[in-house]
Amino acid sequence: MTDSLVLVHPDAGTTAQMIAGRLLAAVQEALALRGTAHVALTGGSMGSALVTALADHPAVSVVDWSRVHLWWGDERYLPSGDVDRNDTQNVDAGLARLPLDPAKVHHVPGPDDSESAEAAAAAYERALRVSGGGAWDVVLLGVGPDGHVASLFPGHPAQLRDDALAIAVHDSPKPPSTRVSLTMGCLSRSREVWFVVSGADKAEAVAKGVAGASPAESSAAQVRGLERTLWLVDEAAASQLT
Ligand SMILES: O=C(O)[C@H](O)[C@@H](O)[C@H](O)[C@H](O)COP(=O)(O)O
Repeated sequence: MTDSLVLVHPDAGTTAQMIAGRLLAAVQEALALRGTAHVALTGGSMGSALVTALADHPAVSVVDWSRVHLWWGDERYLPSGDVDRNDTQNVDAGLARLPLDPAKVHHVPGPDDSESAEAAAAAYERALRVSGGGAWDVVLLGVGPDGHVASLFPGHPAQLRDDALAIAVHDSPKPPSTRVSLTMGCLSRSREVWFVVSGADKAEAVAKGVAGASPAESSAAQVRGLERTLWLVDEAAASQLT
């Protein structure tokens, strides 16, 4: 397991801009080395802020976006296009401005396109296996105040599952209650894991995550990148780090 590195930025805006620059560089490098790149995006406030910063970045066109596969670490099980879906929020935040290959933007099916969250998770897992997802270059993870990442909540039965790449999550403490998530094991099969967090309400979750708290206290603390684990945070979110 790799150690975590914490990089602190003055505020949420500069955090998003620095993540965007770092992501451009990571994707450019993955394309040069392997010809393709697999990135798992995140929902939540920072998830969309960094997508906006990416689309606005002066060097955004350096990357050949047609070779980049985009996935989501988790999705709220809602119909496609629903404004509360993570992908809809990311698309509206700026993904729509990137010259992506639609066949390489891998949405989790919603109830309009699958019989159940289990069926959606199975379809997502099939897409992962067919397209080489699951061998991530970068997994981006927002962190909830309760320490959850993706839709893996501390103490929830789905939290530590490693028997699949993608699973249905029911009774989520954060609405909506039904979700589809990559498993802890799948998230951890990434060269790099970046926790992207801002705000004072996340300070305790950041401190516990960085300190390696138990599963009962933190899902974030259970995920590590194979080569690198970064906490990209603002000063408010870093305020309880010792
Ligand atoms: O459905 C969601 O909202 C995401 O899957 C979730 O994992 C999110 O990334 C964190 O809860 C942080 O979200 P905020 O940055 O909005 O607090």
